[in-house]
Amino acid sequence: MGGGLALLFAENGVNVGLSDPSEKMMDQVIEKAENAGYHNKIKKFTDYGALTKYLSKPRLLVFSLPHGSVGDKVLGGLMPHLSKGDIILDCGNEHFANTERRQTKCKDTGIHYLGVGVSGGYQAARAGPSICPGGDEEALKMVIPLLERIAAKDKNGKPCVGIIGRGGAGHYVKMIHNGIEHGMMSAICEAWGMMRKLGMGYEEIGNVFKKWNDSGELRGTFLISIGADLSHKRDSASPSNPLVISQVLDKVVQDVTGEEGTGVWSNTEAIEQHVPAFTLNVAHALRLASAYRGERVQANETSNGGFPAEKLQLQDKEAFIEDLRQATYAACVASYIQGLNVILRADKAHDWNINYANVWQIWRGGCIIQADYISDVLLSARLKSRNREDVNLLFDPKTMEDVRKCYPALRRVVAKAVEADQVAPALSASLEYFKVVTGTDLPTSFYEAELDYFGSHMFDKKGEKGTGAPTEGKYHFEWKPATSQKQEYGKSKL
Ligand SMILES: NC(=O)C1=CN([C@@H]2O[C@H](COP(=O)(O)OP(=O)(O)OC[C@H]3O[C@@H](n4cnc5c(N)ncnc54)[C@H](OP(=O)(O)O)[C@@H]3O)[C@@H](O)[C@H]2O)C=CC1
Ligand SMILES: O=C(CO)[C@H](O)[C@H](O)COP(=O)(O)O
Repeated sequence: MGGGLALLFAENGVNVGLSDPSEKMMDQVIEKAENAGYHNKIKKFTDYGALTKYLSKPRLLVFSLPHGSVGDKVLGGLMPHLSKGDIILDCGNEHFANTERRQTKCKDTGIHYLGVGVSGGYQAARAGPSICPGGDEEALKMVIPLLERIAAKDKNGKPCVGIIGRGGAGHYVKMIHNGIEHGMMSAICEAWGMMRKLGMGYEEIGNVFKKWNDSGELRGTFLISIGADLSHKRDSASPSNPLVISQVLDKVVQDVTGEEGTGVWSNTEAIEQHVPAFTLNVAHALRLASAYRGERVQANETSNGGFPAEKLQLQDKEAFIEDLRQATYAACVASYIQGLNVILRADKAHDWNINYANVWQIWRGGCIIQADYISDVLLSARLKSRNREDVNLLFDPKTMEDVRKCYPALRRVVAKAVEADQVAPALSASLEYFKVVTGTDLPTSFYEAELDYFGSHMFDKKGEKGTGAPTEGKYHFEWKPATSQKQEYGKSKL
């Protein structure tokens, strides 16, 4: 990522001082810059003193580092060489609490530390990413013109960058972007898995994804478009020239290795903010289960072969593929709703003053969750208003009209998945999500009664006004009076 960003800045006329523990890596980046004609635009530095002397003041420093202690170490090493007015853009996927801690550390020195989420993968780092900056407004205003130059552009040519909010808001919104990404990826891979069990070939599925990406509610969805593309890629270095996808093992590990943090943090945050995020939680659980392949093999053997998916028996394959498309769309919408609701709660809790119009703009192009229909038709009207009350798409008539339209297809797909032991956690969770969050007669009446029975946790009564808020109920019923140990067990047992 860092190398791509360095080349992108150089391409935009910026003189770049590069610093990395590996000189070889720096030499490679410089060679690429030279080959691209950006002569002497990138210079390498092996110590921070020389680097900071090279940079003109106020200095602009861009971090592209692994999350956690590395950022602290690099910041600590740089700080003695920096001065008031210098600006640091932390372009990694850092935890927002680390960002805010570093902002506090820098505050008295006049150095600005900005949390700048960057999305679109390493290709976008080179070609122009979606950029999600947060922090001190004065410093943000200084860097926005440069960021606008390097950012991805939406289809109207407008840069996919904008001030997100105070403190760690930029990194927070990027973290939730990744949570939404995981919900969408889970639904898409589940649909892919079902098409495989329909007996479809990899390239045939790629062609279906291409159609989905070309028109309808999944049009312009980056993750679908790369799915279409990757389905046709062959490894020409291998003698049998196989499709690469046919060789990829079913293992997603970066939550477990800690290589990336956003999968864990986005789910932790959904729980911390008390937001029901069925799709995101379950998508994460699928990643976790997939990571431990060895344990899955062991459990498979222990259970005499596990519960492998059967071939899907269908009357009408084309109709089922259309159901899959609608179900995938519904799960993508569920992911967006859940993610936005986490952001909304956190925004209120931290008072970040998030600019939702800018959140909309940065998700319009260049990022992994880019989904043109969702952006143009669902998010546009709601987020552009910048009104917090509009952010919850469960209250948006157009979103809910779409959900209602796709719900039967989602239900048919989940029912088929259950029938044939297909893996469909995010699709199933999305079905449950819509059922539950719009439900007005949940079985939690019984749950609440049991809680009151054993814990005197109180309940509200049906038919009373003013019971919509998540506040403790007013009633306790003495379901079973507490009795002494003697009364409970009888003398003989004591
Ligand atoms: N990969 C992606 O698609 C995306 C990644 N990101 C985020 O961008 C950041 C970078 O990602 P990525 O490029 O994939 O990760 P890499 O691990 O490839 O790059 C991290 C860089 O940090 C350097 N580094 C490690 N430790 C130190 C240290 N102590 N001091 C100075 N530099 C150090 C590494 O140096 P070296 O290895 O040379 O020793 C390497 O150049 C991460 O926060 C990631 O979450 C964001 C969006 C997309
Ligand atoms: O931030 C990203 C995209 O938005 C990076 O690609 C990141 O490496 C994805 O990893 P994870 O699936 O663990 O979030």
